[in-house]
Amino acid sequence: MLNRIDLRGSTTDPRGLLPRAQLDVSVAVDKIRPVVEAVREHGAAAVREATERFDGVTLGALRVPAEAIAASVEALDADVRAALTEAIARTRKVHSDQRRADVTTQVVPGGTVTERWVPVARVGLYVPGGLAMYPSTVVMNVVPAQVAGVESLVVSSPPQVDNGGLPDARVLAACALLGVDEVYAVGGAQAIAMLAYGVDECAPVDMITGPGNIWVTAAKRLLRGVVGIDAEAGPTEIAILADDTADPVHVAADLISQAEHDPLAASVLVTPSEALVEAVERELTRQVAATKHTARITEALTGPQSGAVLVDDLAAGLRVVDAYAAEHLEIQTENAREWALRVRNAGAIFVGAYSPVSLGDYCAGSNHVLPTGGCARHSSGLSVQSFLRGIHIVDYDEAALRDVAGHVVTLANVEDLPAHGEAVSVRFK
Ligand SMILES: NC(=O)c1ccc[n+]([C@@H]2O[C@H](COP(=O)([O-])OP(=O)(O)OC[C@H]3O[C@@H](n4cnc5c(N)ncnc54)[C@H](O)[C@@H]3O)[C@@H](O)[C@H]2O)c1
Ligand SMILES: N[C@H](CO)Cc1c[nH]c[nH+]1
Ligand SMILES: [Zn+2]
Repeated sequence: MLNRIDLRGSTTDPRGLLPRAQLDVSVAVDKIRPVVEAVREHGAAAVREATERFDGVTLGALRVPAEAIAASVEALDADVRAALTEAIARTRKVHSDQRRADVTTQVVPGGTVTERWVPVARVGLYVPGGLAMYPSTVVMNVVPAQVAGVESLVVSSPPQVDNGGLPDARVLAACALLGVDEVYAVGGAQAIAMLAYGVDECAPVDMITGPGNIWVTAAKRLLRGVVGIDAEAGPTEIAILADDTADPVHVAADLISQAEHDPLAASVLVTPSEALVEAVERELTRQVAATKHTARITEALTGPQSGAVLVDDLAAGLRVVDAYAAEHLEIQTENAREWALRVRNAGAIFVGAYSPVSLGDYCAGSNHVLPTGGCARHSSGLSVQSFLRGIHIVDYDEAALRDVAGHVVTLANVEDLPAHGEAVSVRFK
């Protein structure tokens, strides 16, 4: 089922040899550009037109009425409510510990620099809702934003035909449990454009976070700069670094679990063990046939973005997973914790037999909005820090400025910017 890539004996950089999707974000950007431009020019009318085209829904008001949000939480099953409440509590516990303190450095007597962490004022949180519904993603977006102290939070999520053109009822209920009351029934690239530019019915935001499919991710890439954007969190990826000690039943189940998100999802096994690959293949055939979303899982597992990569040993496997920079990396090896600590590039790492990605998707306390497409080489998953800006406050008194004035003037002259130097020396004439 999985494509085989045999890197045994290879000494070249593995980056170009690894499985990757054919439809990449840069191609999708060209396709959604007209949608984004139409929203910028025509506002809510263009949002409605795109929603009709891509979601098959004729929208009335873009904003979800408060009564609909309240009714969704009333109608929530008790077990779903309990699970969401637990997920919120664990996520809040972990994220509360991430809040950075302001730091003041006494550079010289009379001269300080303070780094003050200030939350972004208004944030748009995207919650996907195409092939699957994501109340858990409400939790993963909203909790860190709240812990950071963001004052104005907006959720946007695709309208659902079977919920009368509103977002999924469990998504609305999660918003209610977290006290979010500004929710829009808009998905896809048009939602990202609406949040970035603002339309009559929705004021623009300063920053957009949250995962989505390739169209959502492309719109985020296009609008970066118009608005702040977290990492690109597109179609899901799992890589598993495993050796002979891994249980093929677990490995197959975990590869399938993330393939379930999207036909473009990527599942990659990296191992020195040919026997493990064979055993995992047998398990994939058995488990895929028995699960619910067989068609899209099969498409994801057999696509060019998925595969089994054979390596000489775990050290070579480590180089491969670092080059791949997966959104999720599981380590199912002997001494898994030690290998995990040697990884440089991954959105999140799941250690050993009892930390599957599904735990992190819902209830580990960690965040599940994570960088994809190799962005884990330079970006982190969503956290409290994502919503904060460190502003430097420079506070020198007269003596401290006088003391360093000569150096400032020298550097200003070196850069042929004498007016910079004047702005200091004028104070001491
Ligand atoms: N990386 C992460 O942190 C993370 C977390 C959760 C989910 N995900 C990913 O989020 C994605 C969710 O995807 P989804 O489809 O279920 O929901 P989605 O909300 O991301 O996408 C649905 C929207 O796509 C738009 N759309 C559909 N077809 C289109 C087309 N041909 N052209 C332009 N726009 C189109 C529609 O307007 C629709 O509202 C999956 O890929 C999943 O793997 C990633
Ligand atoms: N695995 C997804 C991140 O790529 C998150 C998620 C939400 N629900 C289930 N899974
Ligand atoms: Zn998942």
